[in-house]
Amino acid sequence: MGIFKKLGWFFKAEKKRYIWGLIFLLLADLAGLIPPRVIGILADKMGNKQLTLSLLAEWLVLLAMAAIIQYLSRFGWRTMIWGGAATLEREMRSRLFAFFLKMDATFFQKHRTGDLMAHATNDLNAIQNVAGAGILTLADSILTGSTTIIAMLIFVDWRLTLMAILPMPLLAIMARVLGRHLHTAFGESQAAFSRLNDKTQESISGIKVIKTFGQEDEDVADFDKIVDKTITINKKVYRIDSLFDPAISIIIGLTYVITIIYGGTLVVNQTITVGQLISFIAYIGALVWPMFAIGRLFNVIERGNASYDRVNELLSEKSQAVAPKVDSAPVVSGDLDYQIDRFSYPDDPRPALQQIHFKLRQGQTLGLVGRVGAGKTTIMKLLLREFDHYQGQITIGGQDIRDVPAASVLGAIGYVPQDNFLFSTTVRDNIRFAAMDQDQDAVEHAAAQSAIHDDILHFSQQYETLVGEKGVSLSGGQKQRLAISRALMVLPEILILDDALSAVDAKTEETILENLKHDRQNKTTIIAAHRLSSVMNADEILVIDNGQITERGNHQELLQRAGWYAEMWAKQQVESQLGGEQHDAE
Ligand SMILES: Nc1ncnc2c1ncn2[C@@H]1O[C@H](COP(=O)(O)OP(=O)(O)OP(=O)(O)O)[C@@H](O)[C@H]1O
Repeated sequence: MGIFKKLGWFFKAEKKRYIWGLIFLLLADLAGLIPPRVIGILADKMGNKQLTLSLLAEWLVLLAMAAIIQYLSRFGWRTMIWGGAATLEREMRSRLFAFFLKMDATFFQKHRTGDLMAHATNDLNAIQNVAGAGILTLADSILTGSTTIIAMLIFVDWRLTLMAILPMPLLAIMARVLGRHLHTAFGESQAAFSRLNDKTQESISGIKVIKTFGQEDEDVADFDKIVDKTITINKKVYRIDSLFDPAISIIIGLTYVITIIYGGTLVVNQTITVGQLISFIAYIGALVWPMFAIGRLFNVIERGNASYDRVNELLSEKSQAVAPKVDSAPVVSGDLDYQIDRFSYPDDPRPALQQIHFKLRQGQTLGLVGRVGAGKTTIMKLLLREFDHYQGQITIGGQDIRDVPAASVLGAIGYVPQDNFLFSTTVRDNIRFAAMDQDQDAVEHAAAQSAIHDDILHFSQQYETLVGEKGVSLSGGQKQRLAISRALMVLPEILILDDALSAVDAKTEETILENLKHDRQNKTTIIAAHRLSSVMNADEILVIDNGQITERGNHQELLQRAGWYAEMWAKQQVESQLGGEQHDAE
């Protein structure tokens, strides 16, 4: 029953709705007491040959009224209680979604997508069920149970009633013992569902890779293993759950046996009439549902309880982002001073960055080059506030970026990541994703700057063309250029291109860089690239290796240094000439 306490905040807020729900429920239950009594009275009247047509009509009117009251009050409680469940669902869903969007990179590194989706679907459904079916079965079993017992006491006989309810404490004992086991089993079951969800999500996302490498059978086998495990855990839940219903049937059976033996004796002794015994047996019939409801109730509340604990555990996780000292949203602009002594990823104590120190005056361009896995993206991640825990500091315009809200820092940055994500909407809305108020001219300007405008004009519905899962598939280069337009739309103080030109040809790359230079005077740009021509015009170029700066300077200085940069430059020049010659020969 702990879940009702845990959801106390909700029931308190929705007090009125639930009080009305319970009043309607009580009315329905009271109206439900009338028919058994009427049947008993009519049986006695028939036995005594006192039943006349007008008397029968009077009792039938009473039965009809009871039916109407039941109909209306059932409508009332359904609206109130199911409405309450929907309100809780909405509240919990918004809370969880807002929480997901608030969390930082560390959180998403720790929790996998499928697991988070399971929390947002299965767990929330289970919690919502507590506020609907849970409350209903609890209240209904208590109300129907107690009103029926009171009716038995008043209309029939107190001794018979006491004897008949004698087996009922067994139900409470059993519910207590099994409830404890159910809680643990449900926790395991929900966690197993998370793993299953995770596997499904990963396989569907990675379907192209699975098929290309012909790994379908292996993946199906992997999936089957997880399904088998989940089924084994769920079977345990069903086993515990199945112990309830047969036990309830036994208790009900015992009640009937006692009633027939003891009630029969009371009729023979003329303590009660036959009609009273008939009413009593009908009342026991009315008790069957509340007793089974208690079995259901334990299922609903223990499932909800386990899910509530899982969701709460998630919600109690704190973002690792440093709390800002400035509450308002300050303008973030000016020179960039990047002074990182050391940074390690949360799950890896080895340093990912060491002694990365550089200054970039507003309007300058920085180039980051180096082998794969050297640390170029990591340098950008710190600027993007993905991780706040490092030795050293990064300032923009003299202000430590951790002192201001992350949203202010990110508002000043236009970021084009290595892997682009396009939303399932139009080309236009993908471009103006972060600047929805911008008009068509601004969208077309950003598209022209990133050399994608002409491609878009060739799409079937131009800027209205749908992209993403349901729309056209764009080439890698088109996706990259669309992502650059999206970043340019926000007119960022700092533009970060993380290997964002890798899939476009050298000539298009040159056009885009030329456009940026012309359009972004006084605005800072950081370009990470493998193709050195992308950074050759940068004010400063850093060569990164193993998380450290190994060479630095402008293009000419680095060529003179005759290190990694000069070597790579010479190699790439030869490759591009060979590529050009091959192209000419074709
Ligand atoms: N989230 C993470 N957790 C732990 N280690 C990470 C994480 N992201 C990257 N790394 C590690 O940090 C190192 C630097 O990675 P990073 O992505 O910064 O390299 P990069 O220079 O951008 O490479 P590329 O040119 O391939 O994009 C790598 O060894 C990588 O394995």
